[in-house]
Parts: sequence; structure tokens; C-alpha cells
Amino acid sequence: MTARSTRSRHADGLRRILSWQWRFHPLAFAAGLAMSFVPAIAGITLLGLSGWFITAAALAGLTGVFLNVMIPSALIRGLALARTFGRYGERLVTHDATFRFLADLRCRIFSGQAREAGSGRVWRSAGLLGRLTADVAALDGVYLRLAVPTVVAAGVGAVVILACALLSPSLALGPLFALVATATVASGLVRHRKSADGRRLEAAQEALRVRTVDLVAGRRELAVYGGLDARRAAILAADARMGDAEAALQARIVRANVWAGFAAQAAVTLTLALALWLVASGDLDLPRAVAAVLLVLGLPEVLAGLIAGYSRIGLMARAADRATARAGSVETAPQEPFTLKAVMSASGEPAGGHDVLTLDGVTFAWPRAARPVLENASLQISAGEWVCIVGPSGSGKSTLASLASGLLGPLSGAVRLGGTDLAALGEAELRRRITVIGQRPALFNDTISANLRIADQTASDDRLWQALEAAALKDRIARQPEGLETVLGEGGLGLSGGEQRRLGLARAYLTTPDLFILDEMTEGLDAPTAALVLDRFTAFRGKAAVLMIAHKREEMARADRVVSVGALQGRV
Ligand SMILES: Nc1ncnc2c1ncn2[C@@H]1O[C@H](COP(=O)(O)OP(=O)(O)OP(=O)(O)O)[C@@H](O)[C@H]1O
Repeated sequence: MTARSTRSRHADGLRRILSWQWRFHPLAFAAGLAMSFVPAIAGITLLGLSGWFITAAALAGLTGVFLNVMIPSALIRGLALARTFGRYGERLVTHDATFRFLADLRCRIFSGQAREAGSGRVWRSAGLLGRLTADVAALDGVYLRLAVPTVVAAGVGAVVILACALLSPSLALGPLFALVATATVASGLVRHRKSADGRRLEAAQEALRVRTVDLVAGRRELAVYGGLDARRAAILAADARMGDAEAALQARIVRANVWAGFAAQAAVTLTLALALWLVASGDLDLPRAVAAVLLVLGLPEVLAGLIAGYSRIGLMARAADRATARAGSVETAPQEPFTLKAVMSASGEPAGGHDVLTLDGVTFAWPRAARPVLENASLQISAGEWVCIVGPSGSGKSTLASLASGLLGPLSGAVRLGGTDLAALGEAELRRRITVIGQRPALFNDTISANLRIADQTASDDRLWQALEAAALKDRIARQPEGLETVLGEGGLGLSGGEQRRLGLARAYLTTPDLFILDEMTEGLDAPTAALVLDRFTAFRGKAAVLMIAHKREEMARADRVVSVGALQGRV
């Protein structure tokens, strides 16, 4: 990719963020910009007017010339109030505009991401989630630290140049120089925004996050196998890299500030010299000369905001590229609302015939895999039918279960529920009609009842006990002094592995889906418990169809049909 195309891509991300913010909240956007001028103009005018007034009053005192003090002192009080309240109002309005926009953008990015995850193009991970939240946080600067300071610096700079030119045309030179020099420093920051430091900082932050999560999640294995020290060293290395990258970035920011400060002081010196020369030559009176110098003296405060914002433009530009790429798919993706009519016929039967689940010529490959896991796989499961999928380890059984449940989307072919493509079903509808029981249920550091009610917020205690009984766990929980209110440790600590799996089953039993998808349901259970769990599930499932990934004979014995994953793809 050429430097020019990368540059325009970066500019595009930032431009799109700004244009979205304008489109979503035009009033707040414009009001924020307008409000930002109030404290800046009031502050700089206050400085110039005060300088003029103090000098003019002193001269009037010395020479006895009449000076109307009422109007300037009233103006000074008014400007001081305008500056204070203007700054408060500006913060309120610009931050409100930004947070409203970010709330929208966050939803767009996350729903775009969910759609992509559903299409199988990417998969969810803690790293990705961290990146997304960091990107959205970085984007609050696009309006607040780039757009507002740029517009304010240009506007206030023009006002000061005009005011100085009205006092004496040559006095416009100082503020003009300050403005051009600051713009040059800012454009240097824009040119360097793709420097390796920013990318290194992001990479180190990500490594730190992922390694810390890994250490916490895997601390038991690491302690058992003696890997804690190596992990700790890896975290410290990422932390050191982050510190180095941050220091390099800060050094550039400091250099930019030094140059901008130098340029501002040079502009003040130039204005002072010109003003003295004009006073000496009798072309300007002293109060106006002081006013001009103080007007230019107030400019660096306004221009400093610009440099501070542009110092972080690289981080913002990369965040904007990633965010717009993700949220962009939401803009273009068809947002067909789910309608019950589209799926069910008047009789309540699935509209597409008697099949509950249809896989039609499904092909799927994991990113970066040499070849597809599944190629042209087809399967039909009728209402109430129990189908077992078997196959050697790594043949793609769990991948098939994820495709059938809509957690992954096929690269080609179609997966349909009751005749409707899964992609066309709303997420809530999909989860209501399909219940997935995976190999390892996610259990939270909360009470047993709260862990169960994830599946149904409104379930009564009686229903929870029924579900626990169906999962062969009722007696075990009833023995706990706190019963349903027993608090589990992180990841279900306090229950054995088999009990944790059965609690996952009990949670699934709070749903009434058309299709259960079971991935090695009785894995890790002893033979009598596995038989009990299968008996209870058989009684519990009612008319729901079942797609079961199975390794055990006892599981296959319950099925109406046993199909190998190879046979689904026409390989027997
Ligand atoms: N998230 C993933 N990213 C990349 N490749 C994956 C991912 N999950 C699975 N695979 C690969 O896809 C192939 C099929 O995996 P899958 O888990 O579907 O097999 P399986 O038949 O369920 O195996 P097992 O019986 O051992 O659970 C394997 O080669 C595996 O390495």
C-alpha cells in the first residue's frame, strides 16, 4: 500500500467519524463549536481591553485628559463573567455532544462486531473486546481535541489578526506568524502520526492485557507446572515496552510543545518590537500598543490546545480506521426485522416444511486454516428427531454445532431453522428457539439461583428446583445450608467438574426451544450419573429436536439417527 493511499485512508477514518457525529447530532455538534468561541474570544479580548484600559487610565491620570471609565470597566466585568460561564458552558455542551455520539457509535461497533462474529469472518476474544473499548475511548478526542481546537484556533487567530491590523496593519504580522508556525508544527505531528511508537504502544498495551488475563485464568496450571515466573517476566516485558513507547511518544509531544511555545513567544516579541517602533514613530498611541501586545500574548493559550490534540492524532486515526471499518458493516448490512409470520405458518408448523434444522451445502474454514473444516455438508433434522453426530477428534463436530447454532456463519451454503436462514433471524429469536449445551458451561461468581436465572429471569424457585432435578443435581444443592442462594466461586468453584456441567444442564432446562444442540453432554460424568442425566433429558426434551455431538455408545443408543461428520460431506 502506498504512503498516499494509507494517508488518505487515515484521513478518511477521522473524516467519517466527524461526519457521523455531525449527522447523528448536528445541533449538539454546532452548539459545541459555537460555545467554544465564547471563552476563547472573551479571554483574549479581556486581556487586550484590560491592557488598554490600565495604560489609558494611567496616562489620563498623568495628563489630566478625560477618560470615560464606566464603559470599559463594565465591559471588563462582562468579559470576565463571559469567560468563566462560557468555559463551563463549553465543557458541558462539547462533552455532551461527544458522549451522546460515542454512546451511538459504541452500539454500532458492537452490533457490527456481533454480525461479523455470526458470519464466521472473525471470532470473539478478550483482546478484540479490549481493542474495541480502547478505540471508542480514543475517539472521544476526535471532536474534543481535534475539531474544536482547530476551528477555535483558526477563528480566534483570524479575530486577533484582524484586531491587530485595525490598530495598525503591520501589527498583523505577529499573530499571523504565530498561527502559521503553530499550523506547521501541527502538520508535522500529522505527518508523523504513523510513526512506529504509536503502533508499538498499542501492541504493548494489548500484550499486557492478554498476558495478564492469561496469568489470572491459568494460574493453577502455571503454579502446578512451574510456569508462573516465565509468565510474570512476559508481563513485565510488555509493561516495559509500553513504558518505552509511551516515553517516545511523550518526547515527540514535548518537542512539539517547545516549538509551538517558541513560535508564540517569537510572535509576542515581534509584536512588542513593532508596537514600540510604531509608538516611537508616533503612528500608534501607547494604550493601543499595549492592547495589541496583550492580544497576541493571549494567543498561545488558544494554540496550545491545538498542539495537545494533534499530538495524539496517530492513536485517534488508527482507532477511527478500525471503528469505522467495523461500524461500517452495520450501515450496509441488511437490517431485516424478525417477523414471526416469516418463520411460522398459520398452523404453527415451520413454514419451510417439517424440517427443524437444515444444513444445505455448508462450507466453513477457520481463518488462516490451510483447508476448510467442513465442505459442502448437508443435514436435515425433522421436528422431534434426535440425531447424533460422530467422527474422529478434530473432524469438525464442534464446528458443525457452532454453525447449526448460529455462533458461526458458513462461508457458503445455508443453515436454516424452520426454513428461515439463521442470518435472517433476530438474535433474541434465535436464542429462544435453539438451546446450546456446550462442553464447559460458563459459571459466574454468584448464587446458584442467579447462575440459573441467566436463562430465564422470571423463573420461580420451584422451576429452578425442577430444572435441578432434571439435571440430577437437586439433592446435591438441597444439602447446601443456603440452598439456591449458595454462592459459587469464580468459574463455579465449590462444585466438582461433573456438578458444574449438570448445573449448566439445569440452566438449559429453563428454556423451551425447538432444537437442543448438545456437545458431549455426558463428558466427565460416571456411568450411572451419565445414564440418569440422559434419562432425565429424554423425558424433559418433550417435542424438541436434538442435535447431539457424541462419543459414547450410551448417547448414540438414544438417537433416532447416527451420522458421521464425513457422511454429511458425501465422504463415507
Ligand atoms: N477457534 C478456532 N480457530 C481455529 N481453528 C479451530 C478453532 N476451533 C477449532 N479449530 C480447528 O478446526 C478443526 C475442527 O475442530 P472441532 O473442534 O470442530 O473438532 P471436533 O470434531 O469437535 O474435535 P473433538 O472431538 O476433539 O472435540 C480442528 O482442526 C481445529 O484445530
